Amino acid sequence: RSNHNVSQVSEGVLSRDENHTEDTPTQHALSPYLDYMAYLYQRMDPLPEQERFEINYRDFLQSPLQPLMDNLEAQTYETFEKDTVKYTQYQRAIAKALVDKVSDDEVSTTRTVLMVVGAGRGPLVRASLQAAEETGRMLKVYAVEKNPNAVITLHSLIKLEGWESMVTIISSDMRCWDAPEKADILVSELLGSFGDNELSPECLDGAQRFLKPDGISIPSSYTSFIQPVTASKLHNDIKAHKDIAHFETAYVVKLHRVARLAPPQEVFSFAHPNFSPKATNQRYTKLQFELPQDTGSCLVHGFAGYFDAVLYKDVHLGIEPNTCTPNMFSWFPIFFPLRKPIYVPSESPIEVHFWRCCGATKVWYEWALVAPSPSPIHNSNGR
Ligand SMILES: C[S@@+](CC[C@H](N)C(=O)[O-])C[C@H]1O[C@@H](n2cnc3c(N)ncnc32)[C@H](O)[C@@H]1O
Repeated sequence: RSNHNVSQVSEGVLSRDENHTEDTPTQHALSPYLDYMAYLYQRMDPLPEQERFEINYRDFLQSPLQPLMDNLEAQTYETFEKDTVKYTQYQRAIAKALVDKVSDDEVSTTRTVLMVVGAGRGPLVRASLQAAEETGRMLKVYAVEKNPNAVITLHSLIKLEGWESMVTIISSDMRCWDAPEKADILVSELLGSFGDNELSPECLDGAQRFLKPDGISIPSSYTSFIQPVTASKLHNDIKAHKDIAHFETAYVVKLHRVARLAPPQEVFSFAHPNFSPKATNQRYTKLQFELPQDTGSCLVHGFAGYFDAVLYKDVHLGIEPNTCTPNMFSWFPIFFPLRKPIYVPSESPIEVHFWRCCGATKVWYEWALVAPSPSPIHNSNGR
């Protein structure tokens, strides 16, 4: 903030004054206003650490991670691991599940089998062991991870911490691991900014084979949300690519210069485990947004997306603006753009349709506006 030397700017204004001489600068008529703005600016509280970290990401479009298809880099894990709030929520959820699974009378005779699927470099293994210690429950942990680089770090961690007798590392994709026994608790964090967009449903469908029929999944459910937004900066950045493809994909972005036009609404929900033989991960939702009367007419450039996850019972975690977990920075919102900005006359509802489509080898979203005027279906057939 000390770099913002406002008085220099005011001198620049003065130098254009006809009466100005080097020795006796005169005050510009607006100078007191400028000084007062500088005074207010200098008295502002410093930005909290989280906002200082996020400032460079404001309105910066990023491709969502695809941790199933790609192996994450060490630096990405390192960033995850700094988000202590996320792991505290997991630890609270695991502690509650352990207490529900093993009564106080059974603590010395019962060992709970807990599997962390998608263990990364081990922070959820640590949270699980801490929950066990906190509740006095005995734990046997399997840490399943398909990224060979993360598995190497995981081995070092287990050795360093002396957890060898409690933790078994499995270097495998959870969807094809042949587990030697069934789990009481399945812990995962495969969530994207839109909940299911990193394919948590598909991975957990593959993993629930080795969860006991009365077993607990943490998270137990998650829901995505969207709301219409005016976001001309994001629209122009996408348009600069001069192709349709960039308008037919979603972006992770720290939303800043956007106007949120209506409260977020639920899009898709998933619950785990789901042993129903008819279960499908395809989804379709139609939503209507009523804009507040004082909004007047506006342009819609797309939809901001969020998620909320129930980890266990009343312990949740998420980024949906009305219920978001404070001080958690692992996820920025997602943005689904519209090819053309849509003009919304005052008091006209916005109707949008969203699909989650599943093919043999891929999962994709399609979206289309129906009212106040129709748009093409975006990302038709996941092209
Ligand atoms: C979002 S990261 C979370 C890592 C770690 N649990 C944490 O909180 O830092 C998801 C992890 O799941 C792993 N993963 C994704 N799909 C998987 C699969 N089908 N089988 C095993 N691991 C998987 C990824 O490689 C990644 O390490």
